[in-house]
Amino acid sequence: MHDLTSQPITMIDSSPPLLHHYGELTRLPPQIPTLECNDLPSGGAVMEEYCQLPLIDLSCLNSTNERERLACAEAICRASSEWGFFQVVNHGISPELVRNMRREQVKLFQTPFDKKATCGVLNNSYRWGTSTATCPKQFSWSEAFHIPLSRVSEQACYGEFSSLREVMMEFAAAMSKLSRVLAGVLAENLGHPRGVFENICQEINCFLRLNRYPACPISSEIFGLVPHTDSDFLTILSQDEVGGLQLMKDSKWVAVNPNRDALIVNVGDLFQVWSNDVYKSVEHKVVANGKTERYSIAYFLCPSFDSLVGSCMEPSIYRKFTFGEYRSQVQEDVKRTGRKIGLPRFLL
Ligand SMILES: C=C1C[C@]23C[C@@]1(O)CC[C@H]2[C@@]12CC[C@H](O)[C@@](C)(C(=O)O1)[C@H]2[C@@H]3C(=O)O
Ligand SMILES: O=C(O)CCC(=O)C(=O)O
Ligand SMILES: [Fe+2]
Repeated sequence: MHDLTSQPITMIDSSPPLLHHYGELTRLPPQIPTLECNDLPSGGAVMEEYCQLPLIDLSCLNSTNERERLACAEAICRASSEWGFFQVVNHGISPELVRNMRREQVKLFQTPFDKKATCGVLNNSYRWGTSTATCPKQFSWSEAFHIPLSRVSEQACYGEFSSLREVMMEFAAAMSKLSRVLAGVLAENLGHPRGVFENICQEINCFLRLNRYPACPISSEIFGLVPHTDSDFLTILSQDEVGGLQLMKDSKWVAVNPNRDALIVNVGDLFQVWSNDVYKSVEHKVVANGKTERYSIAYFLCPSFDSLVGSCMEPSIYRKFTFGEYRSQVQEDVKRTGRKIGLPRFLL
């Protein structure tokens, strides 16, 4: 990648070339022609409001008081229908474990770019930017390890990052447990057994996504992560104190203020299908930050690629499809159009 800057800058070699080489917004790397996009991914909604996402105290789920337990479950289900997002405190994941995971995440991303991109660590799960983008609005100013948890216990996956293995196993297990409790509450509300997702979503089919959003000095218009919905059942997100996550609510972008004690939960596309639109998979994005890098970790509750996904009630809004078919369709659409189309592709 040749130097895109018009003035020499100190090479910080842990960031991908584009994310620390920068010129005018229109000078994207050679492989990305700078075509203008007409349609903003989110239909041009630009308003931004600061309002508090529903904040739910999960200790109430274990209350000896039946009314308190029911009220907590009801708040989870209402937020999943009305917001598609909520925050949880007293979730059972220790601040120490979150701190240890963040420390390992920072260490991992500080590896020189060339090594991250070629060493194949963590199942060769390293990605950066958006190779299919044909204009700035389709580009994500971020890098990530999108780690399949199928081999999370295998030392060989960690290369020289041996200290990462134990922390990641503990963190993934804690996020897995929490995601299944929440999915169980949502399933039970629709008249299904609380344990239904134990069979649908085996731990080996789930993913942990480590995100890093380098400071972006070229424009406040650039996305850290483009507007999207998550291609899973449920996502649990741990974000640092920098902020930048926004979700769509009533055609307005709403910022999610960082809360060090909270984890963010959002419904994914597959839960919207399974619930026949009772629960909503809501568009969200990350705005880039001009001065400060940002880190987040997302746990994705997913079925196996050959799992058939369909509505749990009739008449079904969506046709049945496998998770593998869904992932392929998303990737094909992103390649062809620069954007994820997702569920509209699968309406009956
Ligand atoms: C949950 C996810 C869906 C996504 C990959 C990810 O793990 C996180 C980012 C999502 C995103 C956003 C932009 C694009 O629409 C997309 C195809 C991508 O490359 O990253 C989607 C991914 C997806 O839906 O597969
Ligand atoms: O980093 C964030 O706040 C959001 C990340 C996200 O949406 C994702 O990884 O799917
Ligand atoms: Fe997401």
